Amino acid sequence: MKKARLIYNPYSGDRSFRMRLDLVIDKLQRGGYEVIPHRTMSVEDIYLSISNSDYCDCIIVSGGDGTINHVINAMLQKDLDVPIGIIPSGTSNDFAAHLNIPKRVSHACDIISNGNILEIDVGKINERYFVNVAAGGLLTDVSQKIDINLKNTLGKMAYYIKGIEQLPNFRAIPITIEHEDNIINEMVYLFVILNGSTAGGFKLAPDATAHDGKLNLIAVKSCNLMELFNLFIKMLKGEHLESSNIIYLKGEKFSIKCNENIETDIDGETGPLFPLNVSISNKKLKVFTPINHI
Ligand SMILES: Nc1ncnc2c1ncn2[C@@H]1O[C@H](COP(=O)(O)OP(=O)(O)OP(=O)(O)O)[C@@H](O)[C@H]1O
Repeated sequence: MKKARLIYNPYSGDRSFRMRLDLVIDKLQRGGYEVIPHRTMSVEDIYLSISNSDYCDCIIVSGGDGTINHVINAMLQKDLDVPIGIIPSGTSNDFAAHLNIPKRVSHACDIISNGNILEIDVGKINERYFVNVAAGGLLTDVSQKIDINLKNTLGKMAYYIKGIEQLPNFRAIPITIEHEDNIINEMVYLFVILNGSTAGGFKLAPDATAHDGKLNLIAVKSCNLMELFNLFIKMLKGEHLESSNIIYLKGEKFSIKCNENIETDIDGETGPLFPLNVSISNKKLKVFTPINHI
């Protein structure tokens, strides 16, 4: 039997994964896997678990984007080159949604058992990897600042409430983006660099795929409230990228500088400080995905 390390974060999403553990083991065993579970007690535990998984044929992660982020960082640090299965059990699960991996636990297990593998790209920002998004500025650190109990109870709604709470303090930040031979100096409210297509449930880069060897940089320029509101409406319709208040760049490398002490975010976790050197590694990871993925 093939061996599968199952790493699960008991605090992801509404904390209900533990109630489904028996179902998961049953489904995966029937799919040909001996399951070796690891309930993480902390983020450090994720790194420890991967260090002890050399003998495994695949890594299965149950959690949201933050947990997936630590698992892939640990795997890439250790050069552990085995496929990853995802059982989405976080709050937003943007990356799993991008890969069409269903939230329903039994269906997610079927995808792992079916064994269809997609090679996906991974973003790198300074020394850390990200699978879905790296970001900075207004609203981008909502998931870091949120109270874990509120998130467990209210789910995605907690992100929106925290976001509205932050609005009175919003201001533009001066950034310099270097991309290919261009240098852009601009005041922006926020920037996101996407490998996937969605962040916080919003489809920000509708055409992005995580296996095209490209990252998508989207920044919202400083503008008045009316323009910002119109931009939000356009975003809901997927038409925001054409707006003159948006910087939209597609590429393999970006460098971003900012003289202010602004926090950054990668996959919902605390990111590195400026300056940021962002790049993409094409087809760096193998992930079990549905046949009709993206
Ligand atoms: N026992 C634990 N093991 C791992 N991470 C933990 C643990 N307890 C709390 N955490 C925190 O959980 C966060 C990751 O949560 P995760 O992203 O999996 O779920 P989520 O935030 O509910 O979902 P999403 O990111 O999709 O919105 C990390 O920031 C980490 O600090």
